[in-house]
Amino acid sequence: MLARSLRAAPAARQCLRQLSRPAFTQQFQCRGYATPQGDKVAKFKGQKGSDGKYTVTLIEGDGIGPEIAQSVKDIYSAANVPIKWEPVDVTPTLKDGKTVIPDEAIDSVTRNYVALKGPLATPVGKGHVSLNLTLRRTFNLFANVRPCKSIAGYKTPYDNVNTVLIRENTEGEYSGIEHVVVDGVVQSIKLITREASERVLRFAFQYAQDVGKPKVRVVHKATIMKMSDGLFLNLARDIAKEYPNVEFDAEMLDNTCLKMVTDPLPYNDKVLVMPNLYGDILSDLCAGLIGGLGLTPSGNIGDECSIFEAVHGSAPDIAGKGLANPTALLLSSIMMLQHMGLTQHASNIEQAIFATLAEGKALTGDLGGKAKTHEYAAAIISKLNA
Ligand SMILES: NC(=O)C1=CN([C@@H]2O[C@H](COP(=O)(O)OP(=O)(O)OC[C@H]3O[C@@H](n4cnc5c(N)ncnc54)[C@H](O)[C@@H]3O)[C@@H](O)[C@H]2O)C=CC1
Ligand SMILES: O=C(O)CCC(=O)C(=O)O
Ligand SMILES: [Mg+2]
Repeated sequence: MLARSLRAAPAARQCLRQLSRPAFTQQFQCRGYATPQGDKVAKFKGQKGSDGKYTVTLIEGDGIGPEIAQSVKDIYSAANVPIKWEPVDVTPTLKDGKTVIPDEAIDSVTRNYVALKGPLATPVGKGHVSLNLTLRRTFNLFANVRPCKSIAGYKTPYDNVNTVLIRENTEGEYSGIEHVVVDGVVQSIKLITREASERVLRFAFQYAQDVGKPKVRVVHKATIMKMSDGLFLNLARDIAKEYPNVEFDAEMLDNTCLKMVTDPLPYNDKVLVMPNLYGDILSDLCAGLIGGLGLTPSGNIGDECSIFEAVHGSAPDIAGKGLANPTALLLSSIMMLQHMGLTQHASNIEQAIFATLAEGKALTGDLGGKAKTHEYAAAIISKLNA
């Protein structure tokens, strides 16, 4: 019976049929804050309104989301960034048994091409599906770029960490295809497709070339998942031939974890690219190397729209207490400004953030300080260039 059910796997086949994505048609440029040489073109399609401002969708999110979003809004306002926020509610509803995000939110991101997003909580075990993953799939945000860079003045056991992870963002272990086979036997499908893999791999090679880290390393477990990770790895080998100036190699995830926490520096000159789950785990690990989740940004990049968010979640343990560190969301917004071509505003806010962290007088609790979220934001504002 088990074998028969496994063969049938109707949910998986249905899902495969539904998967249709536009091909990788553009070279994407995401000028991450950790990539100072930058790239050549930002393919942001948004236009300024008649008031001279861009409209950016704002999803404040759950838990600490509204507190850290407030810091971003205050700092942007003080820095005169030509942005008008368009707040949207992403509280999900059920439609035909499926979790859906309100049309107004989808329309807003589609119209503006860009969003800044706070963390969205996902119930454990039951309840609605992850809205974070739903947003990534809805907008085909195929590459999740997660830079992680040591903070000058904030000492951790590791100095000068400067890693970039690129995580496949729409499928893999997070395809959301799960079902009960028989009572006591469940199945979660790890879905790897040539199309999505090629798209993120090509993005990683292009990114590596553009940001002056001309080495791409695929992180995998193709020893065990010979077909799924095997496909990802083989496609990487093929695509590497299109980028003769970028060195290519591969490493197994468990080994990567060991080496990263032993000595992360050899990873500084590489761009790591990997299936979804590995990127999720490894990005939290990297955050731990530099001082925690309060510090690491990310960009979910698609052909049309992009959504920028912190690596961290809603931090329910500190929510509502003014303890959250808004740096990760702020740095995500810096990635967003660079993506939008607002590089001078990005640099101004970025220098104020790093000056505040280096000074160390107004640090939040996660970094050993006593400052409240808004006090840290005020310190940043005091360091903005006029
Ligand atoms: N992209 C997203 O929106 C993500 C959402 N989540 C969701 O977040 C919820 C909570 O997940 P957790 O496992 O607790 O992970 P978490 O990332 O929310 O928190 C982990 C630890 O890091 C701390 N932390 C996180 N961000 C911080 C910040 N900005 N400043 C200071 N400390 C910070 C928290 O206090 C906690 O101790 C879950 O519902 C999960 O599904 C988790 C990760 C990413
Ligand atoms: O969607 C979630 O609940 C968690 C997602 C996550 O951990 C991530 O994107 O890093
Ligand atoms: Mg995560």
